[in-house]
Amino acid sequence: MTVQTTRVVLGVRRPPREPERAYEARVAELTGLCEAAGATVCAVCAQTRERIDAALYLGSGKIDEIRAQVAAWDAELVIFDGELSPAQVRNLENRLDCRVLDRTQLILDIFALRARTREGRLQVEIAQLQYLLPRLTGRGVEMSRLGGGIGTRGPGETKLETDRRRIRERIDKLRGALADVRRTRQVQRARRSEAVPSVALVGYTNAGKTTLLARWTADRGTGDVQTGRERLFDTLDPVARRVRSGGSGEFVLMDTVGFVQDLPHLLVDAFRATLEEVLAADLIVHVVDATGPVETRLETTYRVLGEIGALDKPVLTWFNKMDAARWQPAPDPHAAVTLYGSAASGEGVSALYDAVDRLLALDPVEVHVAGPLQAQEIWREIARAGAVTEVQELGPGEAEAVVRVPRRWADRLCRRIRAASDSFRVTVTGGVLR
Ligand SMILES: Nc1nc2c(ncn2[C@@H]2O[C@H](COP(=O)(O)OP(=O)(O)OP(=O)(O)O)[C@@H](O)[C@H]2O)c(=O)[nH]1
Ligand SMILES: [Mg+2]
Repeated sequence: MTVQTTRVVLGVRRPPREPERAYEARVAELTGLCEAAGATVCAVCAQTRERIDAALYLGSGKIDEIRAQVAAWDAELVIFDGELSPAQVRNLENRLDCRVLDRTQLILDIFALRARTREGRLQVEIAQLQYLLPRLTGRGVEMSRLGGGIGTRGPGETKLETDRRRIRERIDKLRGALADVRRTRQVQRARRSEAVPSVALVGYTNAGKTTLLARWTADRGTGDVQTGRERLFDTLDPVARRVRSGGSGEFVLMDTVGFVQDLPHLLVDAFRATLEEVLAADLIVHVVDATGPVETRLETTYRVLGEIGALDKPVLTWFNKMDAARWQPAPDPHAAVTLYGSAASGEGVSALYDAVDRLLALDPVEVHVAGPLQAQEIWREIARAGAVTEVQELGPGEAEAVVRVPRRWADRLCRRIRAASDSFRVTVTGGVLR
């Protein structure tokens, strides 16, 4: 992937009573978003003001300052932390003599760059077109002057030059294609969930979800997964991996797209399918960067989970990056279990694996079975269910065996044995209660 480095000046409005820490987190996030899109932030121009200026977003004097910064750094782009109206973009581009983007366009651009699956690409294109549609009047034709680089990926210039009707038709067509892709995906998901439970890794962007998934699969799974690049939004489409539990069961571990504060509504809609995976999960592992502003991020995650109707799922909160954290955050009150560690160093991960096994009822229990040897079909079923650890002859034609199975499946095994024959005796021991 070729990433162009674009020089950027940021324009930020500070509401008068915004705490210093919240402001800093906002600028850090915007800077991270720029980096994720392959841009470098040269200067940040902030202005404290109550209201947004109808014509220029910020005050006229501040815009002059931004213009000076653009000249000083030879910047190619000015990005405003907010949503700009089409008129504001027009006025600002005239005043600054430079391309202007808002936060939504920046995020759309990153999504366009990262989308890997067909579904992801369709979603991004729909969101981009929806964003463009109301902005195409008047200055629409001038869109063609936007050269390569950030803010121009996705629907190509030729598409931008078409009229609104053709864009609407295109959106309809994309929606149809997306519906097809989703149907197929639901079938696949239903097939998968019959057999194995699933866990969704969710959390704020850059928390370390993909790094954790990579470690988990290296320790307990098969297959590979990309990670380790310092980019926000590195994961746009859910990635699912099969992982073994410490018992003899397995489950599906899913990566998801990271949340951001104030994700533009257009994007929440467009990326619902990646979050739909969360709805199919038996357990949510909430990954939180322990070095960041923990409280606001917990809030963001639970708000988004609420929006998609996933708040009833059991949650395990994993405070990540403890290798770099200066203190240990308090346990998450929403979570069934809170654990601390580092996906990068591996500290604490085995406690995490064990806790997930327990919450999924995949921790091993021992099923003791005694019955007639001649019931071969039943003994074969027992052998298939798990690892047989002890076999012993009880008397003539009778045997006893111990089989280790995930707790989740123990009940079903017992029921099947009892239903098949009443000369079998079955008891379950071991397992850790939740
Ligand atoms: N110090 C430290 N850094 C970590 C740890 N885990 C992940 N990182 C780093 O944090 C950055 C983000 O990690 P990712 O795994 O890509 O984060 P993510 O949650 O998947 O991010 P999105 O896909 O954007 O939502 C990378 O640079 C990782 O190397 C950790 O335990 N400690
Ligand atoms: Mg990721």
